[in-house]
Amino acid sequence: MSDSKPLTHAGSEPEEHALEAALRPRNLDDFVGQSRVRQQLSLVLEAAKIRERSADHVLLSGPPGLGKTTLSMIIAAEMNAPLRISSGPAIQHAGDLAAILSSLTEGEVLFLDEIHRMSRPAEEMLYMAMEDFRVDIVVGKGAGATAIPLDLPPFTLVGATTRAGLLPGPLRDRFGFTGHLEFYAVEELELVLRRSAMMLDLRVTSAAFSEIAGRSRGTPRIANRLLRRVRDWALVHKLEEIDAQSAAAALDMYEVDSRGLDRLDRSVLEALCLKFGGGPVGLSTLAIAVGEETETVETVAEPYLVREGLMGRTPRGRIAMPSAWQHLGIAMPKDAIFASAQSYENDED
Ligand SMILES: Nc1ncnc2c1ncn2[C@@H]1O[C@H](COP(=O)(O)OP(=O)(O)OP(=O)(O)O)[C@@H](O)[C@H]1O
Ligand SMILES: [Mg+2]
Repeated sequence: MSDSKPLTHAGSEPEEHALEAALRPRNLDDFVGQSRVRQQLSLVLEAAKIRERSADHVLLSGPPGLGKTTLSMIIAAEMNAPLRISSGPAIQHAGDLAAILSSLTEGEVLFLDEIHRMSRPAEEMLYMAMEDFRVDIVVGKGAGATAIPLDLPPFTLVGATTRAGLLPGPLRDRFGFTGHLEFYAVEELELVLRRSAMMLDLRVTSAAFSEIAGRSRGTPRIANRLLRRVRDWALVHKLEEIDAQSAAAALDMYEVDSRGLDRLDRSVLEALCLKFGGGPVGLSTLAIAVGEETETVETVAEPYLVREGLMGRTPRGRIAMPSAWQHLGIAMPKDAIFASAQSYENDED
C-alpha cells in the first residue's frame, strides 16, 4: 500500500452505503474467511454447473454484517444467473410472493433476506415452490375462489436469517445446503481491511490494520466502517499514513473499546453487572434495561458477548462471566452468580 496517494488528496466522496456496496467482494475467491462455508458452497455450485441445473436452495444464517447478502450476490454471479432481491418483511401476503415467483426466469437466484419474518401463508406457498417448483394462485374470494396451479421455472432460493432458530422445521428442511457464518478471526479481518484500504487508496501500516481488526467485533461490515472513521481522522489530522497509534486514537474517540465492544455491547454488559448483579436475568428484562428491542440485543449484542466469553446463557437467564467484571474494571461482588454458582451450564436455545 506504500505507493498510493497521501490521504489528504481531494476527491468526490461517495455516500457511505455506496462505499459499502463498492467494497463487497464479487466472487468466492475474493470472499475472505468462512473457509468451510466457502468450500461447501463452492462444491454445491460446481456440481450444479456440471449438471447444468440451477443450484440447490441455500440458507445462510449468522449475525449481521458477516456477509450473507454478499454471498447471495456471489452465488448469482458464480452461476451466471440474474439475481432478484426481496425480504421477509416485504412479503406480507401470499400474493406478494406469488407475484415474485411467477415472474422468475429459468435459473434465476431469488434472495430472501430476513426470511424468518415472512408471513405464514407466504411461507406455506414457498414450501411448495421450493420443493415442486409450483404455486397455486388463488383467484376470487370466498366460496367461489379457485386455485390455479402454475408451474415455475427451476430457480435457486437463497434465504438469509440472523435467527436460524426461528425458522420452522419444514422450511429449514427444504434447503439443500445451510451455511452458518461465524465471526471472523482478527487475521481474516486484517485481510478484509487490506483489500478495502487498497480500494479506498489509503496508506495504512500493518500494525494499524491489526489495531482496527482487533476492534471490529469479528465483523467485516464493522471493520470497513471503522476504517472509514479512521480515514476521516487521518484526513482531518493531515496524516499521510495511518499508524497504529492514530488508529487507536480515532477509535477511542468513537467509543469502540480495545475489545471491539461498542456502546450497545457495553451498556448490555453494564446493565447485567451493575443493575442485575451479574444475573441471571431474562433477555427481555435486559433489553428493557438498555432501552432496546429484545431482538436487537439477541441478534446483535449477545452473540458477540457470548463468543468473547463475557456473557453466559443459562436456563435461568443471562449471566455475566468473570471476564465481564474484569473488562468493565469493577470488582465482582461476592454474591454474583458466577462467584456462588456450583456449575454453569451453557444453554443453546
Ligand atoms: N468475507 C468477506 N470478505 C470481505 N468483505 C466482506 C466479507 N463479508 C462481508 N464483507 C463486507 O461486509 C459488508 C457487509 O456484508 P453483508 O451486507 O453481506 O452482511 P449481511 O450478513 O448481509 O448483514 P445483514 O444481516 O445486516 O444483512 C459488505 O459490504 C462487504 O463489503
Ligand atoms: Mg444483508
